[in-house]
Order: sequence, then C-alpha cells, then structure tokens
Amino acid sequence: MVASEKDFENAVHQVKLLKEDPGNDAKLKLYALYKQATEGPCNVPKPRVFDFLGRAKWDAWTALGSLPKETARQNYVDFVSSLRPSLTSSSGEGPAAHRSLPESEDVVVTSKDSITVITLNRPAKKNAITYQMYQDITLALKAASKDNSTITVFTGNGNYYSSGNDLSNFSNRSGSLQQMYAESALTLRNFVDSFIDFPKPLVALVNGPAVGIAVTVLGLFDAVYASDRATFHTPFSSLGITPEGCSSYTFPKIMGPAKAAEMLIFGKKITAREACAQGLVTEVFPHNTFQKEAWARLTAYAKNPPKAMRIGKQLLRSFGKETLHAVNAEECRVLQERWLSEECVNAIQTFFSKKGKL
Ligand SMILES: CCCCCCCCCC/C=C\CC(=O)SCCNC(=O)CCNC(=O)[C@H](O)C(C)(C)COP(=O)(O)OP(=O)(O)OC[C@H]1O[C@@H](n2cnc3c(N)ncnc32)[C@H](O)[C@@H]1OP(=O)(O)O
Repeated sequence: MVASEKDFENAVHQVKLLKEDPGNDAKLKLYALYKQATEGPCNVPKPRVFDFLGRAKWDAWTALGSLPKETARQNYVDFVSSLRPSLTSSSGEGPAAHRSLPESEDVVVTSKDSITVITLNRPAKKNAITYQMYQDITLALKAASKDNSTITVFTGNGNYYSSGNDLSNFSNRSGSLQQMYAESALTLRNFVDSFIDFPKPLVALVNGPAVGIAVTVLGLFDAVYASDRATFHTPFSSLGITPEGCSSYTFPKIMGPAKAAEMLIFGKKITAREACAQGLVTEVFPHNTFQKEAWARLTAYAKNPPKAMRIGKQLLRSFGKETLHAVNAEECRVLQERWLSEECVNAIQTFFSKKGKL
C-alpha cells in the first residue's frame, strides 16, 4: 500500500501535535523523509563544517540518495505511526495508526513467563535474514518495547542461530540499483536503530553458528548466552563489504581494537568460548543442556522488578546512544557505496554461481 497525499499531510499534522520531544534522531529522520518526500533527492550544498545541525540534517537527507518521493512519503507515514504513543489523543487516526506485526512465518514472536521471544524461523536457509525479515524484526522489537514483558529474547530455530543477511536480498528486488540500495540502507538503519533504542533487557540465545549481521548486533544486547556449538563469523571483507550493526564502534570497545580487527577486517571465525573470553558472549553452555540452563536463568531474571531493570539498562546504555546512532548512520552510508562495488558484486555472484561457502 502506498501512502496518499492525504495520509502524508495527516502525518505531518500529527508531528506538529507531538506531546513529547521524540529525540534528535527521530527528528532528523522526520526531517530527511519530509524533504525527500516533498523536494526529492538532496541537491543543496553541504553546510559549512561548524554548522553542526545543518550538517546533520544535510547528512540525513543525503543518506536517502535517490529514494523515490512516494517511498519517502510512505516511510514518513510509517515512522510517524511508530511514534504514536507520544502523540496527542486529539491528533486523529492516521491510516497506519494501529499497524501491528504482520503475520510472518520467518520471524515468530511468542511469549513465555513474562519474556517475549523473537525466533528467526527459516531453518532450511540457516535463518538467513530476508529484506522482509529486517522489517518484521524492527516491528517485533517496537511491539516488544511496549508489551508487558520484562525481558526480550532473540534466538534461531534449527542448527543455526543465523547465517546473516540473505544474499539473495541483492538480486530479488525490483527498481533501479540506486533506489534499491537507498531503500536497503534506510531499512538497515531502522533495523539497527531498533536495537540501539530497545528499552528493556535484550538477551540473545545463540543456539548455533552466527554470521554477519547476526553477530554484529550482539554488541547491542545486554546478555549473550551461547551453545558451545555456536561460532561467530563476520566475513565482510571477503564479501567486499564493511561492518554494520554498530560493530565498528562496539567491538573495539568490547574486545579491544586488535581482536575486533581480526574479526571485522580479516574475517576470523571464533568459537563460543573465544567469544566469551573476548567479552562478546556472556556465558557458554554445553549444547545438550543449553536450552534448559539458559531458560532457567532467564525465567529467574524475568522475576526481577521490571521498572528497576529498565531504568538500570537506561543508566548503562543511554549515555552512548547518540554515538551509536551516528555510527549506525555512517556504517549504512558506507555500506550503500560498497554494495555497488565490483568486489561486492563479484562476491555475491560467486556465492550463487558456485554456491560458494564462507
Ligand atoms: C541490497 C542489499 C539488501 C540488504 C538488505 C538490508 C541490509 C543488510 C545489510 C547487511 C549486509 C551484510 C551483513 C552480513 O550478514 S554478511 C554475511 C552474509 N552471509 C553469508 O555470507 C553466509 C552465506 N552462507 C554460507 O556460507 C553457507 O550457507 C553456510 C552459512 C556456511 C552454511 O553452509 P552449509 O553447507 O551448512 O549449508 P548450505 O547448504 O550452504 O545452506 C542451506 C541453504 O541455505 C542457503 N543459505 C545459507 N545462508 C544463506 C545466506 N546468507 N543467504 C542466502 N542463502 C543462504 C544456502 O544457499 C542453501 O540453500 P539451498 O538449499 O541450496 O537452496
């Protein structure tokens, strides 16, 4: 469904009625999408170096590349709808006001003992994340942030946690390359933002090997429990691409720059025990008892007073948030360029022509 002019105007009106400040990142996103929807791609000169606000706005608008006006309009309407809890009740009902998680077989959301569980459910494809799944996960996190659960858990179905980005995302979509990559960068940015902004304790149960973006976002989780069959692999350079998920910032902080470089630049695959020694994983359990032990732990933790846990998380995380959003924006901008590079195009072709393995 494409948002009409009326939907767009309605959303612009709703923004004016916001009761609370939605924060700088949300305001930048709204600004960029509004400009793109009304004026098209940014072609104004870059503001001078000390005009920080002007630059941030220019960067946000420019990052949308050649995203079509209609798509920007739709994204604006969707984004405003995701801000609804802070809108005034007299603002009127926008078309997407009650949008909830679409029925999805590949991303399953369940609830257990006050814990919301988001399960990647494409075991035949090693839980590779499709374009649709990025959007479903983003919506699932938004919903979990508002539901009555105390903890949110991420896991995979089958013998893999996730093989990362589904490489057919590069070929399965319509439209010009420029348009597709601009949309993808925005989708990725929203996806990672939803981890950065997640307000409750977020725990990963890494049931098997994890690859690419499934590894990088772990730096944004509050605890990572892993089976001893899990491995952690970010083969970005061999795919001609660059790190995302804020890992270019979180990994050096977590494990030190040298170990981070081995993983993110040289693509070294590490075991669960190595990842634990380096601080990326909280604790490793034998595969046979992994589910039982991890769930016993989670069920006990979920009985803690929820507000205290939420506020505790805020204290631990909120000071670095601005930086994380800036890192995310920059990683997405760089990736958007890399996707067009010969190195990346060749690597994806190799995967599908020879069914090449990591
Ligand atoms: C324009 C871009 C749009 C992007 C949209 C949003 C932005 C995303 C940004 C993030 C970008 C990249 C970050 C990353 O995640 S990089 C890492 C990408 N992942 C890989 O390179 C892994 C590739 N897979 C493999 O090397 C192997 O499959 C494996 C994981 C080592 C498992 O090997 P296996 O022998 O045990 O199993 P296999 O037979 O290969 O797999 C079973 C079937 O699953 C398919 N499959 C597995 N992983 C992927 C994948 N990542 N993408 C697509 N398909 C995958 C595999 O092809 C098999 O399929 P089939 O049975 O042959 O049909």
